[in-house]
Amino acid sequence: MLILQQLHKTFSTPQGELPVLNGIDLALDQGESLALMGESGSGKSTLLHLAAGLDLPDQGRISIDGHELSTLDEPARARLRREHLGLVFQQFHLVPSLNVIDNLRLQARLAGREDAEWTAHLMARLGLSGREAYYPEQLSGGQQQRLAIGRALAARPRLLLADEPTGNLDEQSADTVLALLLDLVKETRCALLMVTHSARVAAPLSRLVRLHMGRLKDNAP
Ligand SMILES: Nc1ncnc2c1ncn2[C@@H]1O[C@H](COP(=O)(O)OP(=O)(O)OP(=O)(O)O)[C@@H](O)[C@H]1O
Repeated sequence: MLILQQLHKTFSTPQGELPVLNGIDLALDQGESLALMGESGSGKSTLLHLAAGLDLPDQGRISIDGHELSTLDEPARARLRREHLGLVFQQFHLVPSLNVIDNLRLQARLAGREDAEWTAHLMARLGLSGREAYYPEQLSGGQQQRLAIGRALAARPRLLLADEPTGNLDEQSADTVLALLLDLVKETRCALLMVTHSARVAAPLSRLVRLHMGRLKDNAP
């Protein structure tokens, strides 16, 4: 599903070259859920951005569902993201001018994969039925993140990439949102790669890896 081979990434900063990833190898299978942990600044978001094709590695190979990212130009990478990937971030990134149902449908529409029955099912699973005409600002933080998760899964992607999806929520909302995310991932059988600082959030996932000094170490959860 997701294969990373010997990824290297160095940023140029005013202070000089900053090597962040130094030979990352990772394989994630269909239906697998992986927590990516590591100290602040260790490169977790950088790795997630590379896996999403939002940034390019200096060296190495990234393959998503059999598509080799290095062979694709930016429009083709954007198409791959729309059709195969769901993305969830700490900041919900909902479209403020679109109501709940249009936010939910957005990615599926862009992917040309709108499905009214699945959308209605998602609305119910997200606990947002009846709030179709609300705007994001009229929702709580937990509801907004549930909507962002629903939007990411509306086109039934094969891989969900999540960067601290509960990082902006209080503990109770975080638990509800995490449980929902994991249930939906199981239901859709997509693979999950989730960045988190929290061992509690990582615990229910099937695997845990830690990023340290630019390399990944496998860990029992
Ligand atoms: N575009 C960029 N240009 C220069 N340096 C960058 C860039 N993006 C990230 N970095 C640096 O790379 C390092 C890794 O950043 P990254 O955001 O991937 O870490 P992280 O593990 O996700 O951190 P956190 O847990 O705090 O979110 C940091 O030192 C950061 O300052």
